[in-house]
Amino acid sequence: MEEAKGPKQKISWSKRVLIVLGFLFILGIVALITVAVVQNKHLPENTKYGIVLDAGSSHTSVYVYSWPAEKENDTGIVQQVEVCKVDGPGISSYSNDVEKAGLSLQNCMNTAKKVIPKNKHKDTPVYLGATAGMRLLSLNNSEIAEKVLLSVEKTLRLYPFDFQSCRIITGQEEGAYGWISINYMLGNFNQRSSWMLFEQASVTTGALDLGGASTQITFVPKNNIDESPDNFLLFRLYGNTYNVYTHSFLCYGKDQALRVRLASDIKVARSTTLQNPCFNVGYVKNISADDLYSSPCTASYKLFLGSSILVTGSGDYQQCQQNMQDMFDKADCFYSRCSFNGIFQPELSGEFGAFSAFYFVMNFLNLTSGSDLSKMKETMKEFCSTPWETVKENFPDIKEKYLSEYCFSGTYILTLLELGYGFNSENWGNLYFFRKIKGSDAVWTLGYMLNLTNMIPAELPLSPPLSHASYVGLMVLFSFVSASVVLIGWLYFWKPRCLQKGII
Ligand SMILES: Nc1ncnc2c1ncn2[C@@H]1O[C@H](COP(=O)(O)OP(=O)(O)O)[C@@H](O)[C@H]1O
Ligand SMILES: [Ca+2]
Repeated sequence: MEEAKGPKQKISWSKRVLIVLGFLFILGIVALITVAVVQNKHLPENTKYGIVLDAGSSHTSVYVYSWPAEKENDTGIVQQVEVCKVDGPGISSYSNDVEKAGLSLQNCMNTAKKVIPKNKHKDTPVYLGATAGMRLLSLNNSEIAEKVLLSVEKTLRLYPFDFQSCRIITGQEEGAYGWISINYMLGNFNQRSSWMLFEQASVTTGALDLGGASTQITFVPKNNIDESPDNFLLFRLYGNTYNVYTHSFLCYGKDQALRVRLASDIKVARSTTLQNPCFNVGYVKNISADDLYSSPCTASYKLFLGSSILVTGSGDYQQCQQNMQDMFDKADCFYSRCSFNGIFQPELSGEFGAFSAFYFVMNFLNLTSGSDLSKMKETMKEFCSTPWETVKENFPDIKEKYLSEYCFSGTYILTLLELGYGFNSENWGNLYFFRKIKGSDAVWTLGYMLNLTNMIPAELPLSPPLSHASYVGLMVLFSFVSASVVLIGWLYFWKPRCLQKGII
């Protein structure tokens, strides 16, 4: 039986065009999505590097920072990728053998060479900033200080990096760059306050840095102040203006402060044997008078040159604190308010981050978090009165130099903060002791590099740039919408007219 053959169904022209258009439309979308997916691979990130050497009074550290080149002007983008502690003392201790100052940096510079990819070496800037140890050496003998700097520069120039500078930074710079570093890392410059009708600078954290030879206090005071302009620096960062108060006290780092204390006590006692309440009972130390008086901080106390001085500890926190109070002279203030020694200081305001030796000492004493002023005093009392033999037994892994000085250093920090700067039981809670912020050390070097590489813009970019992914996504969306509009237009407007006119 033959299969009945119906009339051959004819596909109309309009349907054919529609099918072809639909096919092309789907093909277009598939092509666009494919492009979007393929193109949305992260472009190989162009990472930049920078090296800053912190030539401190007690030692030098080499910091290696890195950041994605295309986000250079964002805040919080620079990361510390390496820190290398140079063996031996700070560069200012090489005044008798200046060549060794440069040589001492070699190990850490070799480490930096390994950490930074070879193809980036020649574009990596290197900066060395020397702080209070070199400031003191320069005061003592500027020619030798110059030679030490030349020696380190010679070494740094031997490396394949882009050597930029090697200099002694001022105490103001040290304070200001420390403040920029911590606020950059904390993301405090992020706030887009310029969106408001009136401009209001974002809230920042004050910076307290304690070194071996100097100490810095830097913060934005509550009110605009027109006293002591030397203590103020004006910064325009990410569209905000900051009027920053800063002061650096030379000779008030904890190592120089101890020297001053001993030299002053020896002068009063007029003896080469000294009982000192800031060392634990049973602690005995011989110090060379020549060495003690070699610093400009102690030069005015010179006595018993050529002899050796015997110091024994009596472990009495209260006496230790009383003894050091005369280092903070509260008289003779020619401003509306002073910290000490006639230096202007506005009222403390906001939160403060205390780092470097503030952290090391407070960390050892277990006082970095959740402790108040009275707990700190209790802890100091207890620690100072512990016999030296017991202290050594309890902390066998801690360097004897640090361990023997924690009673002095803790008491000194307490006196500096309370008597010197004016912290008290009410605002103690605004004080935070830390070593690192989001993986990077709290140290002035980051702020120094950000400034020298012009990485902090004065103004906010007008509009944030579009990321690659958003760009591709928007392109797909735009094409999809355009294609749909064309299709709908054809179906509802052009097609009926064509049919009417018998074109299809
Ligand atoms: N673990 C630690 N315990 C106590 N003090 C420390 C520790 N590590 C470093 N320090 C001290 O921190 C201080 C760092 O000062 P430094 O940066 O070298 O000097 P400056 O900033 O005055 O040029 C020194 O007094 C050093 O002895
Ligand atoms: Ca320092």
